[in-house]
Amino acid sequence: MNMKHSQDDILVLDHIHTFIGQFHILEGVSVRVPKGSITVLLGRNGAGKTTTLKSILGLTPPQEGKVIFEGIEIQGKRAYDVANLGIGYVPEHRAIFRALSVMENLKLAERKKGDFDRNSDFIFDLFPDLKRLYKLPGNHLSGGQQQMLAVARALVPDNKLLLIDEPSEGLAPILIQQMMEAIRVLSEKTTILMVEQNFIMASQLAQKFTIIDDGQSVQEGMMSDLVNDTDMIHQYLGASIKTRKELEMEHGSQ
Ligand SMILES: Nc1ncnc2c1ncn2[C@@H]1O[C@H](COP(=O)(O)OP(=O)(O)OP(=O)(O)O)[C@@H](O)[C@H]1O
Repeated sequence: MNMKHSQDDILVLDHIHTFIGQFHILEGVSVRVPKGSITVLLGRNGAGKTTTLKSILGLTPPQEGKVIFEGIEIQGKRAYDVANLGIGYVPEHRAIFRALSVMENLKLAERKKGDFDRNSDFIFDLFPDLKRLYKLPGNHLSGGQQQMLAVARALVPDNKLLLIDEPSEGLAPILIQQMMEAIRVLSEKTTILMVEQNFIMASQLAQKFTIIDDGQSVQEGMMSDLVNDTDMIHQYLGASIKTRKELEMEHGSQ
């Protein structure tokens, strides 16, 4: 894939290769994330999207290639140091502490003292349910509320870039709408790189896409072009696309 770097890119991945154990999982992934944008990583199950996010974060460090954040190479840094640069992460599968209260979950997400107090108004405006459920343990929350809490935890420290893995996973359509609205508001203050299998959500939110196929980035461009490119959608996304009808069948009339 031809990479054109621009001063306006907050993050650039330049041909990264990542191994997990002896498995060569990423075999040349290049991604550009323009500052202020929502960029989405698309691709079939197992293509390497989550591994790409973890490679940025230093959780599965790339052995080759460059990860450039705000013009500085960060590949090889420890995950803790990458986070401290202002890169937040919402992992998939509603990563919260289920035995702890909403309040404790949010407080524990502080990177430095006072983070929560500074951003609590913004977080509770975005997710009013969490304010109401403040004292309840995570395991008393519905799946959708747990997902909101997982996103909210990433908003406690100030971040310049947020990596969000499958925010719509398992959410009923009405909650998908709420999550989309929250991500839209969030994108006004933070650049977002997300993985999203729900193509409708991805196409309505993101300005830019990169397609990852079998461990390689194979296409990138504007989402407005991709939605009209049925051939590309079928070639690379095929079964990974969930249409509106499929989502309604999955979630019934909730
Ligand atoms: N810890 C691991 N050990 C071995 N293989 C792994 C490990 N983690 C991921 N993989 C493999 O790496 C490949 C990419 O996985 P990854 O989770 O990045 O894909 P993905 O595009 O995010 O897919 P999904 O949408 O299913 O989450 C898959 O083939 C997966 O089986």
